[in-house]
Amino acid sequence: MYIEINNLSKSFVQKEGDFKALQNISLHINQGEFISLLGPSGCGKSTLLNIVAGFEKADSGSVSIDGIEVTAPSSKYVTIFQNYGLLPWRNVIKNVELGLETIIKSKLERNKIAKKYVELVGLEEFEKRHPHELSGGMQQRVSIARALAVNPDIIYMDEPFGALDNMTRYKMQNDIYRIAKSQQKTVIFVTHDIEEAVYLSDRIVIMSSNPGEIKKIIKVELPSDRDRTSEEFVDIRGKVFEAFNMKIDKNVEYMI
Ligand SMILES: Nc1ncnc2c1ncn2[C@@H]1O[C@H](COP(=O)(O)OP(=O)(O)OP(=O)(O)O)[C@@H](O)[C@H]1O
Repeated sequence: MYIEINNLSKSFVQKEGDFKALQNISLHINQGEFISLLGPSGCGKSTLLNIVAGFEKADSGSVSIDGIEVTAPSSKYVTIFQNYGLLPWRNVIKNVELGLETIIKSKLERNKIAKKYVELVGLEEFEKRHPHELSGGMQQRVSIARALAVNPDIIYMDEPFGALDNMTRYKMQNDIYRIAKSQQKTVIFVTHDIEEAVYLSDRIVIMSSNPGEIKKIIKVELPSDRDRTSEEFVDIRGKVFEAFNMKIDKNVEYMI
């Protein structure tokens, strides 16, 4: 097993007393798997991701990756934050080169790698632009290119598309799905969007809150060319709704 999360618990001290953000979370993830953490606000999705990424410490339990216990963030795994974190004074290429500066000495080599990833996210025509000259979706693509350029084994994403409009969001979901699968990345993706989780995931981990626990794990056995309007897709979406005890009428026309 690649990522092993064993019996994690975490409480926070709040005004009203101790708050159990996570309770007995165990989850085993295979290499190359796309896992979504799905659940209502406050169920501990970000806390879990932050512990797995090494940004936060659990009260009890453990996380190991490839047999090695996680005690701090590692440059092998990259987090793409929701805010794009681009440097405004750098153009697209220079932003993508950022993470490479500590690991690759040759300027030429850095530039070559950055160009490859800018192309991968479809921004080759915009490589000389600065962040303020780009749309939100384009900025997010730059931050994805920057994260991928260092060739991480695992990608952690915490609601990366939350701020985007629907159409841009769909486009970004297509992009990240294609990239993750073609490069066999292991991804842990936090979202509260049911459809997004179905579209992207191999498995959806459904969490409930207070205390934050794993309620159910749903396997998404859909082909790699996923169609949001297909019967199979709608079926799995229905299963997820069911897990949240929300009914859905399968015959409702699908609209955007
Ligand atoms: N540093 C902290 N101090 C106190 N309480 C915290 C802290 N961090 C998180 N919490 C609490 O722990 C719970 C889980 O928070 P978390 O951010 O992990 O939830 P989430 O599922 O990611 O929510 P959202 O979808 O709104 O981002 C929340 O009730 C939150 O208020």
